[in-house]
Amino acid sequence: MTKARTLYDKIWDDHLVDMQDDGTGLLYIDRHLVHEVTSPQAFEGLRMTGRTVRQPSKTLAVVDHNVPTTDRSLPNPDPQSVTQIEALAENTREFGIEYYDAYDKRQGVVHIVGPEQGFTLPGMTIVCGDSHTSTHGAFGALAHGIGTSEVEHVLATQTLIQKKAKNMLVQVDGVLPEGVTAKDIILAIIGEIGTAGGTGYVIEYAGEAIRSLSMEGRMTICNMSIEGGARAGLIAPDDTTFEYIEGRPKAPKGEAWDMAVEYWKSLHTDEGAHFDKVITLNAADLPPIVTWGSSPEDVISVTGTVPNPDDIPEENTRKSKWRALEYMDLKPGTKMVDIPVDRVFIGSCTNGRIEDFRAAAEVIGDRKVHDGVSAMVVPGSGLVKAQAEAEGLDKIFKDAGFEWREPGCSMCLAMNADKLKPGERCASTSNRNFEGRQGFKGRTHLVSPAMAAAAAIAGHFVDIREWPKA
Ligand SMILES: CC(C)[C@H](C(=O)O)[C@@H](O)C(=O)O
Ligand code: SF4
Repeated sequence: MTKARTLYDKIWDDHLVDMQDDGTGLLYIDRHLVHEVTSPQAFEGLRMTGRTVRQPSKTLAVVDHNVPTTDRSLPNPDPQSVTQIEALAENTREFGIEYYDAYDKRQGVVHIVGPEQGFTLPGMTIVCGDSHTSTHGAFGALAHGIGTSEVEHVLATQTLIQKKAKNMLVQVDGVLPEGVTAKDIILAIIGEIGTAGGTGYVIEYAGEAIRSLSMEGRMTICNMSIEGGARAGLIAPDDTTFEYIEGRPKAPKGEAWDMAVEYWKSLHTDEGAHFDKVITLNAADLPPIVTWGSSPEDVISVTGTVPNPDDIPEENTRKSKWRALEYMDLKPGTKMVDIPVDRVFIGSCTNGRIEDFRAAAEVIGDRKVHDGVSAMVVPGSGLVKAQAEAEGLDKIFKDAGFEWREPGCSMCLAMNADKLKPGERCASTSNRNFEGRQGFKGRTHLVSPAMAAAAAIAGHFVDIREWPKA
């Protein structure tokens, strides 16, 4: 009898080209995504050694991190960004790689673009010089971030040197309550395991609550696997996955489609397969979550209060959480719903997809952004933007007083002009809240799109479960 294998084991086995005695493997890479920040030195490395890109058709490049999100018919005000964008255009031209520039309708955050184009498919190995490549695991693909020297290695060889990780299962049973979303599930998981909890593991997410999620929600979950310490997250593909992929520009067609689906159906963990670590959660118990500190593990229910670090027995953790509170300018015992916000950011590869914008727009209805709050919506891609506009969501946002921007990473990491000012407090749908992430001395609270939209209207955090329907 063959050994029962996890989904991760299966994808690993299917891509293993070579295995050394010390456990170092060589994996074949099916898809390589490239953006402007982590690729320049990799291309330079190829150039210096006279090598070419081994399989240009398996590589797709897009500009996202530092593009301006304002009117792109105007000159880009940031010279460094201009240089980086020009380098990507030049590199992709020279090495024969498909490239979506800032004027291409398909341009957007790399992790939103890959799935949209059907470039991301189940069972594949997918890499990108970007930690949130874990997003693509939502399709049952083994997807993770790599460093710039590895980007060069993959460009040159279409393979990656890799040691096998351990298997972790995160089982989320039950049904999500109204107002609680995929974002709250993943924040709760990170709160439970901590930011180092997934270190050395590939996480497979399973259970009724995961199965019930749309592809958008599954991407939100897998996206933040990296914040839980894991390099990759996986969700077994099913009909929801196949429906999302069918008809996408780069998805297989006709007979190839049928064959692909047949193979994809085998991509699930076998009964009795071994997991090195198992975590279980019940979705029915989850509240809407807000982070209070400067780590994604600093989570609390919106109905809760800012925790008191003095309750933490371990000294270093206690000190670091006190420091986080100081940075965030918060006092223990403050009710989360009493915390006012200055800025709201709805976007990023975590929550910049159409479903996220529908949820936010529904919360807004015909209400207005609170006086003194500055709020923006940044579509994850040009296609998300077009879809939202076709549905009239942009109008809801603009009428309410939100800025409606061009696609890109934007204030998720503040590599362009979209930044918090020192001391500003932001309700953000992104994935990272460390010091300075959204701008020097900026303060970030991670939340779901519905919670961010409600905070924009109310001027402070609110329990979305009690939000009156528009
Ligand atoms: C710029 C890039 C390397 C980085 C990452 O790897 O994640 C960015 O996307 C981020 O979210 O911090
Ligand atoms: S949207 Fe944010 S997390 Fe995603 S790739 Fe861009 S900077 Fe990284």
